[in-house]
Amino acid sequence: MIHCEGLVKIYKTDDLEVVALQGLNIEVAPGEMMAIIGNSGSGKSTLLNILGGLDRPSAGQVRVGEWNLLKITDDELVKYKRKTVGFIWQNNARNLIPYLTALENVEMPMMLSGTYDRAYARQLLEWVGLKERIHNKLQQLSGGEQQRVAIAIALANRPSLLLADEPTGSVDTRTSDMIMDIFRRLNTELGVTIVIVTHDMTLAGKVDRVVAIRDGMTSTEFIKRNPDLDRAGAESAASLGGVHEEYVVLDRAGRLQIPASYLKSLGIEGKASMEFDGEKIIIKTPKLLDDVQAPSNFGEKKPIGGVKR
Ligand SMILES: Nc1ncnc2c1ncn2[C@@H]1O[C@H](COP(=O)(O)OP(=O)(O)OP(=O)(O)O)[C@@H](O)[C@H]1O
Repeated sequence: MIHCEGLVKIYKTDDLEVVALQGLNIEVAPGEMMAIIGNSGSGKSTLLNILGGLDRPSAGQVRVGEWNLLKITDDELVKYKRKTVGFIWQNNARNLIPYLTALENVEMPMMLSGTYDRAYARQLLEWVGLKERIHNKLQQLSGGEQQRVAIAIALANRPSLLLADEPTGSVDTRTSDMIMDIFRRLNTELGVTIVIVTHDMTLAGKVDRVVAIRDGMTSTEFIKRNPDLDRAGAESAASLGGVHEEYVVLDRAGRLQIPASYLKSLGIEGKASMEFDGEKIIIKTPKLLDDVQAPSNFGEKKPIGGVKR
């Protein structure tokens, strides 16, 4: 569904260039539900905005389904946003119109894209548990209820890909669990591919695969040991170690990212020495040239073999 290779995004301000993504690789299969984690500033939202067609990539490959988002025209981008992708933000005020009812809010994007379907709008609100509140104005709903309206809106145009940026960031644990259950149903029953950006490890623990981004590059992947144990990750709030196997990500050229903390504790800067012992690859602090035992005849001048004067 999603293929990014060597994806680069550079933000240019007056006198500054920020490289938000520096050659990121990521693959997401159709029908997958996965999460992206990473520290603040690592490039998660930048990636999601590019995938959602809200921002343009600077270089590299980025394809979603049949669409090539690097080469897409502005007109095609409008179609892409209307037909293929749905977006949910943490700050749902961006998606919603306060003086309209929940139902009208869901109908609005349908009208804009010429696919008005009141029955489906109602069905979506039922799906997210708001059957009794469809005629309430947005401002009469709680934050968690508004967030569920936002999910219904994101699905109004029957997207095949749902992108959620910190979807449970401003709701309580109960609502957060409810939102994750809705995502799981959408994924298994409607086959919607779901990509969630989150800081919340509990949330990340509930998906089959988690990709960690560091400094604008994919660094680590966590894959659930037993995907059949659905929701098994709920207990592993602090880390993904309990249910997920951790893998370091290598790109096609064999490059990988070593966590800065590892490098710091070994005092590695710029260069390291690498050994392969037949089973393992060992990366160590480089030996200083002075420390290397010079052979006993090191420094003796020798005639250059085979050269006759
Ligand atoms: N519009 C912009 N103009 C300039 N720089 C930007 C812009 N948007 C993001 N950046 C920079 O790009 C980098 C990545 O930002 P991004 O918002 O993608 O990170 P993030 O991982 O989503 O962070 P957070 O978890 O805090 O939301 C940061 O250094 C950020 O300051």
